[in-house]
Amino acid sequence: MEPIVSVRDVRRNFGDVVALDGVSLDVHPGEIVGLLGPNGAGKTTLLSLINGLRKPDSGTVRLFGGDPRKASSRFGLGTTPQETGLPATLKVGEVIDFVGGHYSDPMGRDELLDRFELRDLVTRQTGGLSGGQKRRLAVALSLVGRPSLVLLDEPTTGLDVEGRRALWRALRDYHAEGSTIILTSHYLEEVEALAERVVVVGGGRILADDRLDRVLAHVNARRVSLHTGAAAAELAALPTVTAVQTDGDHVRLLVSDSDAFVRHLVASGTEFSGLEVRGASLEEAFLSLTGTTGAPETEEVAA
Ligand SMILES: Nc1ncnc2c1ncn2[C@@H]1O[C@H](COP(=O)(O)OP(=O)(O)OP(=O)(O)O)[C@@H](O)[C@H]1O
Repeated sequence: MEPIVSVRDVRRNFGDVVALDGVSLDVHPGEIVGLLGPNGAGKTTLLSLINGLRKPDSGTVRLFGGDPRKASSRFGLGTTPQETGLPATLKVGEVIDFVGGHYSDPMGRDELLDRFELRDLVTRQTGGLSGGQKRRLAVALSLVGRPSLVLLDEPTTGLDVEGRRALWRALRDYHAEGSTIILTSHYLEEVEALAERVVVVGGGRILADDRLDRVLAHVNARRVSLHTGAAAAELAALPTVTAVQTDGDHVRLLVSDSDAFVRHLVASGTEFSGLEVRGASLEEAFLSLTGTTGAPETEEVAA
């Protein structure tokens, strides 16, 4: 099957800032892909290349097999950027009709309102909506043209729990009907709720691109810290260890099951002190994802 989106070795700078540094990504019809990464990672820039708003300095981007800079390539695309403006004096229903007027077979007002649980707001002027209500409407509008590909940049920022869940339900349902969705998020929870495939972006590069369950296995990792004279290789051989860093006698490990690790550490007779166990941060999980699979990584850290 041909990819809907094909990004090949793309670089994009803004002055001295390297926003994307050799990114390649294929997205196939029916996928729902979460782009996850910290501020400034390059997610929005990647979306702007896919939707044709910007062009890469080098590399290629194809959308539905064509150049995304050409309007004809964007025919099946629906998108909601990070920030949107709505005409303040129009009512919600009027905005939906107005946007729908640009498409040959738009989603009807009622259908859209029902999908996004916005029916109560139909006669309200958009200028009087709360920030969260505006955001829900803005995301809803990306579906008016019944797009086969939807690009959403941080769709639920500013939404309360119920608003977020309503939006997730709407997107999941739309995806189940056969569409492809690419969304960015800072929130692991959001990606977990929606995406089947997770692309971790950091520093303009793709750090990981894998099934959600495999990414989560890393996020469930625990960080263990202890002081010991034992060799790093000995510790790396203990069960569930995925990464080892040493700094003199201070050793930090990423483990997937801290209980099992500690049991085996004690049973091995290794002398240690100052044992601490805590959840690995997302950043650590991302870093562990970049390591080679199989044998744990061992790294000496300069004191
Ligand atoms: N128009 C621009 N001019 C200058 N620098 C830019 C521009 N757009 C993006 N950048 C820089 O490129 C890098 C990537 O930014 P980008 O917006 O793609 O990141 P992001 O992952 O979407 O971040 P966020 O999660 O904060 O939205 C950042 O360092 C950003 O400051």
